Amino acid sequence: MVERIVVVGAALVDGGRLLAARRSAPVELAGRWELPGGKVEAGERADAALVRELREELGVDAEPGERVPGEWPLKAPYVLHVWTARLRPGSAAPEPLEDHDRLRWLTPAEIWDVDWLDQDVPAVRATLTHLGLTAEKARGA
Ligand SMILES: Nc1nc2c([nH]c(=O)n2[C@H]2C[C@H](O)[C@@H](COP(=O)(O)OP(=O)(O)OP(=O)(O)O)O2)c(=O)[nH]1
Repeated sequence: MVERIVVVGAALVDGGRLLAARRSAPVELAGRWELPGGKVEAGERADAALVRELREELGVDAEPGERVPGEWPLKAPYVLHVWTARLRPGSAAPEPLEDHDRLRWLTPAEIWDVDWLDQDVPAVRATLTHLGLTAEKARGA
């Protein structure tokens, strides 16, 4: 059986905006944007991994929501799952503490202004649909 490791990415939403994070490492991913998150450890629940990764990487206290339907292949053996998340009341504001050098809260109209990792594009698209965040909606259409 081929080993398969789930990476959980957070669709962290606040006020109708989605948080995007620019990777600072490794060199082949640096400068590209992703959903913050990381690998689910053996025996760990995906939602617990999400909360742990957001605390480590961004210094926030996040509440997981639901999984966005779908699964996106990354470099083998990794696959990306996306979960929605919110900041809990009293959480610190996110900061790029590790793995990232820049964060942006994107409105629906700004989503494609950043250079997402190629493999994240279909996941981001599905996430926007799931959240009902579309550029058309942002324009009030
Ligand atoms: N977190 C995250 N990783 C992604 C995304 N897209 C994508 O290709 N990846 C890749 C980058 C890494 O090769 C892998 C996840 O690694 P990571 O560095 O974020 O995970 P981690 O914190 O658990 O890593 P580690 O340093 O503990 O090994 O998945 C994404 O949207 N979010």
